[in-house]
Order: sequence, then C-alpha cells, then structure tokens
Amino acid sequence: MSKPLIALKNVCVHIGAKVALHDVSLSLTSGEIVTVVGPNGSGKSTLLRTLIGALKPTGGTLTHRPNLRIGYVPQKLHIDPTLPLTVRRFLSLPQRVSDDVAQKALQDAGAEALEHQQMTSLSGGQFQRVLLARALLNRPHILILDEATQGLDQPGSADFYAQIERVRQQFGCAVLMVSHELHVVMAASDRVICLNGHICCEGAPETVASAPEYRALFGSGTHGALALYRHEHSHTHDENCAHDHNHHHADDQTHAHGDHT
Ligand SMILES: Nc1ncnc2c1ncn2[C@@H]1O[C@H](COP(=O)(O)OP(=O)(O)OP(=O)(O)O)[C@@H](O)[C@H]1O
Repeated sequence: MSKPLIALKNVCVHIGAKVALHDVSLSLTSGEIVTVVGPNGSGKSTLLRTLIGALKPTGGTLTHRPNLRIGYVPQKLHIDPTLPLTVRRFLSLPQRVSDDVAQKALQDAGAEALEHQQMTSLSGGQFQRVLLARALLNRPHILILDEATQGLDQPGSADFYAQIERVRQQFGCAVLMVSHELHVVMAASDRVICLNGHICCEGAPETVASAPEYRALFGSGTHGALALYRHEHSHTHDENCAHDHNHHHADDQTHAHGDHT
C-alpha cells in the first residue's frame, strides 16, 4: 500500500471547553475517495478543518508528506450580491492566477463556459463547480469537500459527484468529502468513515452500511441508502453510536472503534 498523504493518530480537538473530536485516527492515500458521514454536530467540519490546518489538534499527531497541496471546497461561501465579480476575477482572489491556469481549472471542474459570468448569476450547481475550479488551481494532492452538494437537487448532486470522479481519475488525487446524501456518497466512495465525535466504524460502503454502529446512527432505511445493499441483518441498536463499545463486524474491511473515554 502506498504511503499516506496525510495521517491523524489518536487526534483530539477541543473547541473551547467542548471536545469536538477524540481519539481519531485516519489516513488518506492517493487516488482514494473517502466520505465522512455523521449526524449534525458529530465533528465532520472540525475533522476537515483539522486536516487543512485551520484547527490544531489538542492531542495526538497529524503528519503529512512534505509540500502537500490541499484543495478545499467549503460548505458555503457568501458573496456580496451587490459586488460585481466575474468567475474569472473570483479565481484570482486572493491570489492572481494566469488566464491559462484559470481556464484549465475551469475545464477540470466542468465549468469552462462560466468564465465570464457574474458570480451572483450562477445556479447552485454552477457555483459549486466554480468553487471546485478554485480548489483545483494549485493542482492539489488532496481535494477536501465539505457538504459540497448541499442545496443541489439529486441530478445536480449526481453530476457533481461524477465530476469529482473525473477529477480523481485525471489528477490521481485523494478525495475526502463530507456528505449527508448517503445514497449518493455510498455509491461514489471507496471508503466511508462514520463519525460521532470519534470514528464509530469505517470501511467499504457496503460493509459500513450494514455495521451496527452505522445503523444506530442512521437506521436501516435512511433516504433509501441501504436499499442499495443486500446485507440485511436483524440488529436493532437504538443506543447512540458513542456508546457502542464492543461491536466488531465480521467483515474485516470494517473496523469498529471503541469509545475509550
Ligand atoms: N466555533 C465553535 N464554537 C463552539 N463550538 C463549536 C464551534 N464549532 C464547532 N463547535 C462544536 O463542535 C462540535 C462539532 O461541530 P462540527 O461543526 O464539526 O460538526 P458537524 O458534524 O460538521 O456538524 P453539521 O453536520 O451540523 O455541519 C459541535 O458540538 C459544535 O457545537
């Protein structure tokens, strides 16, 4: 297996007095698409912000390969509606980029036709592609997306994920994304990490979907996510994932993580 691009080992992150993440270990290698799922407040954004260096772990270690480049697509970006700003100019904020670089990034993001449009005139899907283009400007080794398809309809989301898949193939970059659209991300990911302050379970999408820790959080029919999978077990766990200490799924691709508090 190739060397990880970035790795967290037993990482804890406090925000004020609150423990947002505890004992989180994970690594990302080139070319894999990993999705983080978890309920509201489970630390998904905190995890991404830690990986991009915006938050410092209060415990554990973060290591990455030298000169690692990360492209980040945020959950939301507010643009002043009264500010005239074309897509081309937006791509040069805060750092000026050449026309060639801007056009290439727009092409890579499937947004080449949008270069001269006003940012405020873009549809939700077009806006996200422009954010994707901006994240691709520095030819990232890792692309990190925080609920990038929020507000898009289902075909819009599916198109966006198809674009991510093309980017992954073209760049060979790793992709880490957070999403609530379980049915889409499950199909689009190589690996799923189920988070609730700590990693409850992780592995291939089919195995996570049938893990008791996952079902404790999402049930067995959430948004049709699990209809995709034939694995149907009769576990009925209604306890919170954080209290699930001892479940170990039979499939060795799924790793159940105990809560060590
Ligand atoms: N700036 C902050 N100040 C105080 N607490 C915060 C702050 N940011 C996050 N938290 C807390 O840290 C925990 C994790 O938040 P985080 O935003 O990472 O969760 P999330 O899984 O991304 O949630 P959502 O699905 O709602 O976006 C939450 O309990 C949240 O209240």
